[in-house]
Amino acid sequence: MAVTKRTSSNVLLDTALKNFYSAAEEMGLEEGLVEILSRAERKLCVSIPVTMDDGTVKVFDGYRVQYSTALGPAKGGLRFHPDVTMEECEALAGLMAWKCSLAGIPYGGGKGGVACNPLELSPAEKERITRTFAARIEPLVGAWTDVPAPDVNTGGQEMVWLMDTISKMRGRLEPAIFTGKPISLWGSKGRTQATGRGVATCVRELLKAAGKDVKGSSAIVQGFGNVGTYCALTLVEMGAKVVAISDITGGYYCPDGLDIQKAFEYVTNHPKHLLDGYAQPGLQKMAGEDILYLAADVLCPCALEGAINGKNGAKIQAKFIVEGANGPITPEGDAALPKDILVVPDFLANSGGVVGSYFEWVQDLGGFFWSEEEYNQKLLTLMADNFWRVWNYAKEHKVTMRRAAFLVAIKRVADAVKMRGVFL
Ligand SMILES: NC(=O)C1=CN([C@@H]2O[C@H](COP(=O)(O)OP(=O)(O)OC[C@H]3O[C@@H](n4cnc5c(N)ncnc54)[C@H](O)[C@@H]3O)[C@@H](O)[C@H]2O)C=CC1
Ligand SMILES: O=C(O)CCC(=O)C(=O)O
Repeated sequence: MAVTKRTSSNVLLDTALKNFYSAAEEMGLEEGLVEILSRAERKLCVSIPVTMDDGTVKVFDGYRVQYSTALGPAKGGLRFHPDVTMEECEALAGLMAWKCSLAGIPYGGGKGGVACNPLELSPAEKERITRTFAARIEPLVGAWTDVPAPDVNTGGQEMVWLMDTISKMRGRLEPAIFTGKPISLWGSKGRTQATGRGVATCVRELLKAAGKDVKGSSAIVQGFGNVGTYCALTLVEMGAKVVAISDITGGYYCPDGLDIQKAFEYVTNHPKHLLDGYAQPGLQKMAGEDILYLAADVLCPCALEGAINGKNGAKIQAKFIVEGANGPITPEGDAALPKDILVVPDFLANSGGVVGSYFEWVQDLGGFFWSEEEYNQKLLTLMADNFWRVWNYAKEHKVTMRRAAFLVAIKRVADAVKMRGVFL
């Protein structure tokens, strides 16, 4: 009996499924496992009624998907964005399953979010949405069942509201259910910076693998939020020149190198954490998309999915792409890229975030906290080791790094499913 392949009108889910099926075929994965691993284990859709500041009631849609728990509790972020759908969450939850597997940490994959526009919400409205969402997904979350974390438009404050609501509902403190919390409330030193630092570490190792030095190289960073800012700051610390950055307000280009520390301070103090109005000598403002097509050694797409696609892939001039965002290149984009471009795939490059979350969870469970030096040393060693594991596998099997990462990751999850006998 041949497998009936799932498809989706959601680009991200369709991409995730295509990548999974073609890797599964290449590794000769047995049909039963293909069927199991091409579906999420559990999908929860909730409605979130909220009284807005003007007294009206609005109902938002929220989601939490547990794609796989074969290797451990479901793990992955919560996104607040108008485009959040069940399909998007399923795709991102699947990616989390492969990410945790590839990183060698004891987690499955999950993802969730709320379809809302945080730019249009007051802090009080955001708090009410977050707390009601927490109450509605309460049956799923737990330190040994499902451990959410920040993603697009969520951060430490949202994690505290979530933790506090669940703790009140259960009548006991539940710090290990959410990661990405502030340091003062059971968070970990280093977690905020972890994803971006990990992306920059992959840039450094990739350049090393190609016989080049990160020092003196030039980089473009798309998206100037959590991942993009710390990626850019770390690249500068490593001696690279960041020539262009962008966010939803547009592109900011300076051929001699941007003052990333200054731009970081600007967005930190901006009421909506945006680059709008940022200025420095030699700065050229341009359309956000156009920074993708500038000449530079490395391009780090750290915004949203689908940034590089069949329509614009051929225009990329950078020689190396390190994917900070989840799914920034569609399969059509991959095919359209100039042939000599090397790509480090998302679920390797941005795994510093979930590895950092794992360290936070370990500290919360033990109630004993590490120094930032210890955290970074463990994180960056693991990131570099994982980079080389995938690089060497790709060379040995003559495949792209994306395909190599899928083959390694799927095998670990499939072996766990087989050993646990989940499909009796
Ligand atoms: N925060 C984390 O620890 C992790 C995040 N990721 C992924 O990284 C990506 C970014 O996440 P965060 O930095 O956490 O989100 P964020 O909300 O902190 O920042 C997103 C940034 O992208 C910008 N942006 C959105 N659309 C854009 C566009 N069309 N062009 C240019 N900029 C645009 C926003 O203005 C903002 O600066 C997402 O794909 C997320 O899933 C992956 C691993 C971990
Ligand atoms: O820190 C985590 O648990 C997950 C972060 C995340 O959502 C991701 O890696 O895409």
